[in-house]
Amino acid sequence: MPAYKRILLKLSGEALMGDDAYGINRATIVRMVREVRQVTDQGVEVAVVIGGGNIFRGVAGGSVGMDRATADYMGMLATVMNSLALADTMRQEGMTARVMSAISIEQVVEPYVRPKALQYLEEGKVVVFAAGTGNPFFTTDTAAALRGAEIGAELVLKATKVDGVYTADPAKDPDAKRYENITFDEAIARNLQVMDATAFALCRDQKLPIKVFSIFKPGALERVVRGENEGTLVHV
Ligand SMILES: Nc1ncnc2c1ncn2[C@@H]1O[C@H](COP(=O)(O)OP(=O)(O)O)[C@@H](O)[C@H]1O
Ligand SMILES: O=c1ccn([C@@H]2O[C@H](COP(=O)(O)OP(=O)(O)O)[C@@H](O)[C@H]2O)c(=O)[nH]1
Repeated sequence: MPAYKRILLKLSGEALMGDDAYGINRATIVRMVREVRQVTDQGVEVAVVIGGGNIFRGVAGGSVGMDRATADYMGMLATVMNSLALADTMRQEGMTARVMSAISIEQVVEPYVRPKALQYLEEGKVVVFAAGTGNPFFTTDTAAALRGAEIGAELVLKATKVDGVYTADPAKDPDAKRYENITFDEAIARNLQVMDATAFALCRDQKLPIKVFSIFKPGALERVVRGENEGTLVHV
């Protein structure tokens, strides 16, 4: 039995590359979609925010010398491409998905309208929120926190490259230890970089818990949705 009725799933853009150097790896996106299907099949309402780091990141090397806001708009457009790919893969896997964009790009995807998003969720459709928050200087993690709060999700799930929140970046520090639980205040005070402080602060204020878990671990998403012990819970 699922422990949640409605969730907001943040999928790492960077993880979409799989073993490729950039872009969208076909096998990887299909695998991610099948994991999502396991939970929608159980009647859980799922909204998704996907990143864009596999194509463009406002703060990365490709944007050196660029105006930050312009680079960030490119990053947001990258999330639109990932959202379209994700929704199309869902269609191929027999699911119904709708993409809604935070920036207006109407010939490509419909605009984000909150009541419409709620309606789609109630109808059992997966809603993919594209273009992050629609504002530069933010991240898709913050978009996940924002949309999660707006749609009344019970949990934000951050599916990322590591299997939880660690005392330090496990990619750089082999001695880093994983937390099973951590409060928002502690995550912010320790400046843990797994999510940005804006996302943590927004979820803290809305009392919206976050679960950080590995996108590469088969079945992890389903276990999180069942309320089983998986990844790290960040809570008030
Ligand atoms: N304290 C920490 N605990 C876990 N991961 C951390 C921590 N500090 C930094 N990281 C790094 O943060 C990364 C996840 O954040 P991010 O790059 O935003 O990923 P995503 O592509 O999922 O948005 C992890 O891959 C990890 O290397
Ligand atoms: O509200 C937002 C969301 C995203 N971005 C831009 O889009 C890029 C891609 O998103 P993100 O880095 O969060 O993706 P991920 O880490 O999941 O690959 C960011 O670096 C920003 O440049 C932005 O400007 N505002």
